[in-house]
Amino acid sequence: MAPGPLYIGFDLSTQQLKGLVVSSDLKVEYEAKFDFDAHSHGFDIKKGVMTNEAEHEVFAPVAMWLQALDSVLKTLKDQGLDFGRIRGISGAGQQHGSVYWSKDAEKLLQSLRSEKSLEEQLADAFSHPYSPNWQDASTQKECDEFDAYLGGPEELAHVTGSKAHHRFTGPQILRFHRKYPEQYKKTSRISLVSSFLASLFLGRIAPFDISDVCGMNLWNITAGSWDDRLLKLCAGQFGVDDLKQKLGDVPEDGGLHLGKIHEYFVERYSFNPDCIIMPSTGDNPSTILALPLNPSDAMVSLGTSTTFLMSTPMYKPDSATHFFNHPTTPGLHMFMLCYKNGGLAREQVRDAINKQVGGNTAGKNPWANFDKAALETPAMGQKSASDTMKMGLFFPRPEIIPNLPSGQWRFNYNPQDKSLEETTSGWDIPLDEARAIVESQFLSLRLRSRGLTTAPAEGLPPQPKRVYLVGGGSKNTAIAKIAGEILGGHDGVYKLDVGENACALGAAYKAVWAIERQPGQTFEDLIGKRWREEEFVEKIADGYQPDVFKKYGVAVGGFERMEQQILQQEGRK
Ligand SMILES: Nc1ncnc2c1ncn2[C@@H]1O[C@H](COP(=O)(O)OP(=O)(O)O)[C@@H](O)[C@H]1O
Ligand SMILES: O=C(CO)[C@@H](O)[C@H](O)COP(=O)(O)O
Repeated sequence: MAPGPLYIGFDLSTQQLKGLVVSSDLKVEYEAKFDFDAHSHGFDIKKGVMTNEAEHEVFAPVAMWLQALDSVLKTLKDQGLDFGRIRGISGAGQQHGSVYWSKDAEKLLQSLRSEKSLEEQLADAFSHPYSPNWQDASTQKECDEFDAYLGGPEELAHVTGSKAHHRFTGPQILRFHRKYPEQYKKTSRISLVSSFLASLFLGRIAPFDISDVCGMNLWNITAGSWDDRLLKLCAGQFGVDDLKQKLGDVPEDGGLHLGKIHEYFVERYSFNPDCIIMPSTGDNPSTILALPLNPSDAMVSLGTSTTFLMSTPMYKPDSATHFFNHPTTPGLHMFMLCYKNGGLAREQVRDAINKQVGGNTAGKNPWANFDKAALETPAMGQKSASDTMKMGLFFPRPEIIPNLPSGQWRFNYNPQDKSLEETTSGWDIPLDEARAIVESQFLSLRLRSRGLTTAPAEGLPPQPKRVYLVGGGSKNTAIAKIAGEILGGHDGVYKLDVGENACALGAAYKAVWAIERQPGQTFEDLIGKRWREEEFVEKIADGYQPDVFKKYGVAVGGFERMEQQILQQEGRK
């Protein structure tokens, strides 16, 4: 019997590019990864990005991603992947980042030759060599303008799914042409990281994806079109028509067949010339496609950022959260919370603990000491019920939720008289911080998602039915245990067997659906029918435990007050 078709999903995230290959029955056949810090050459990056502290800029060199793509494809070839079997490709990109193509871009993309690398041939395809990164915080002025333009942040959130955020592409484009007017004039098209990836495979500029376009503060979600008022603000002196031309159209179907793969890939890697390219989406929308997610379930992605994701028929935008179009299914939305201080903030505490207790020698799990400290510390650092609760915020980078500058704040909260004191009295630093930072991150999720969760059974408090952990941190069972204690999760806390590769997996599943769907068949239906629960997910921690869930419910009250106090102290309220 001839071997069946295969599908590739890519994940172009902050710290790496991953490629993952699945068969029609959703089995993972190959995986490859290019870690930007470890494997790229010629770029002065740290954790995948460059920074200009003076202007709060964070950006990534686009050429590094070209290097990464050729390298991942070569790795897959070396692993023995028969590219002739690949019928479809889809991808995912870190959200909001923009790529500025030069006037020569289309010509250079079309005329790619297989003897040379993408990096060598596309050096002149960009009017600006860098892509603003989602961690960038340089656009406060532009965000204020966006928030004010339609009458306030709530109104902007109502129209676009989110209030203005530093990283969102509209404010970024506005700042870009203010800072680099000449480069902007020389820009023929603007891509998101996701559509940039699809463009490479197509050999021409690909359109934006219907979900990822919601991360720009420019797309009117209910109208299903660009919002001309916001385009006018964003385009400034260069005018709406010019900006519309740079942005292009946005197809509604996330499974649309954009076209066949460019010859470059056929000749260099022996792809099947009939391989079809689908829109690439954002890394978070792609992550919710890694399983047939129920509206009652929640996903937490523990990557560089921490994100909390739900698939929901509701559209209830407000200025503290994000709503996006669902990447495959009209009528559904993705609800998201996004924190800048996720993995890297936890790593700082981990490193401080390793420095104090030692034992972080090569080959050992660098998280062992962190995990031990987190598990040995009682919930909220309360050794007895009469103790105060220890809580804090740990933000090495300026944070999105809540909107605070970088800093660390530690408090003791007395749940009896509800008093709150900023102090480190009674704290054993850094050991107590292992549990405190994880608790802080998950208490914030519980606080902000409570309006969307419902009771999973009669007599139970609202909570997700299941909590799925994905991303690099999902390997960590100490974090999983605390996640279950705080968020609940009636059925428990699960991780996908592909763990940190859920985003690339979701992209690969999208390609399977786009090629193999029957007319009108939804993503959930197709993937649901092929999904093998017992093989694909693993329960890694208990979810709802009444006593500790209640205790954290009390802590949420103190946590909310602590945030408000810090916001006031920092002049943010
Ligand atoms: N065992 C672990 N425990 C906790 N965090 C981990 C562990 N292993 C990896 N990580 C975290 O995973 C992060 C990378 O996650 P990943 O989802 O691959 O990143 P991204 O998609 O943002 O590039 C790292 O910053 C690291 O802190
Ligand atoms: O800005 C956001 C979402 O709004 C981030 O979640 C980025 O999409 C980057 O994600 P990771 O690299 O952490 O996966």
